Amino acid sequence: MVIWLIGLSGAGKTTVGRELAAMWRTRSPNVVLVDGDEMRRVFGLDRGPQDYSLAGRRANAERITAVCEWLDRQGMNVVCCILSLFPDMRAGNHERFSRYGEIYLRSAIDTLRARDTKGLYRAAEAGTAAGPVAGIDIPFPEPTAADLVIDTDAPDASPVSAATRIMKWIEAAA
Ligand SMILES: Nc1ncnc2c1ncn2[C@@H]1O[C@H](COP(=O)(O)OS(=O)(=O)O)[C@@H](OP(=O)(O)O)[C@H]1O
Ligand SMILES: Nc1ncnc2c1ncn2[C@@H]1O[C@H](COP(=O)(O)OP(=O)(O)O)[C@@H](O)[C@H]1O
Repeated sequence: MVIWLIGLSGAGKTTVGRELAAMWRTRSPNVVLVDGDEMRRVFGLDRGPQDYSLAGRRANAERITAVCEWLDRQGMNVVCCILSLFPDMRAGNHERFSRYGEIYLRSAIDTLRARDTKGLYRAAEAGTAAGPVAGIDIPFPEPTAADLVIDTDAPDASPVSAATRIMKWIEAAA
């Protein structure tokens, strides 16, 4: 099974993804975490504006999708943390993977600006980001067919409660 954790930068994809992978590994040994941010480093696609153009992002998303497919074919369970700007790619995942779960980690842009763990939103405002920032300079088409929508800025939200909800969904879908 392949689970995509989708959301804007700072929504909690990496934080929740790590929790979920740790939780899932207590039930199944074959769990791999594929983080968009890390994959950019692995493929050397974190070097400049060309990597954050729309064409660069699509190429990056296609590579990450191919990695997920490759792992899925080998019987691995994949947690993929990906910003995911392209609705056509999300839709294709239903045919592409053996099983696909789409989880939207939603958070108001004001909360994300306040968190700004990577300084990306400050850089967008200052005009110093290495290319457009999703949610500010380019639109983020919200998922319309997510299996779960989790508000990570709700007063009672926590990474563990998000991972627990997703784990329950996985167990019900398996
Ligand atoms: N403009 C700009 N400048 C510098 N860095 C940026 C920029 N936009 C995105 N990022 C970083 O790219 C990460 C998102 O990569 P993804 O492969 O998940 O998605 S996408 O390609 O942006 O659609 C994203 O990681 P997350 O914060 O985990 O979402 C950022 O670290
Ligand atoms: N309910 C929550 N779920 C996930 N992250 C949260 C939550 N509340 C606060 N955070 C914080 O928000 C930040 C999310 O950053 P990160 O996981 O790197 O997001 P992303 O991978 O989507 O860019 C972390 O500093 C995390 O501690």
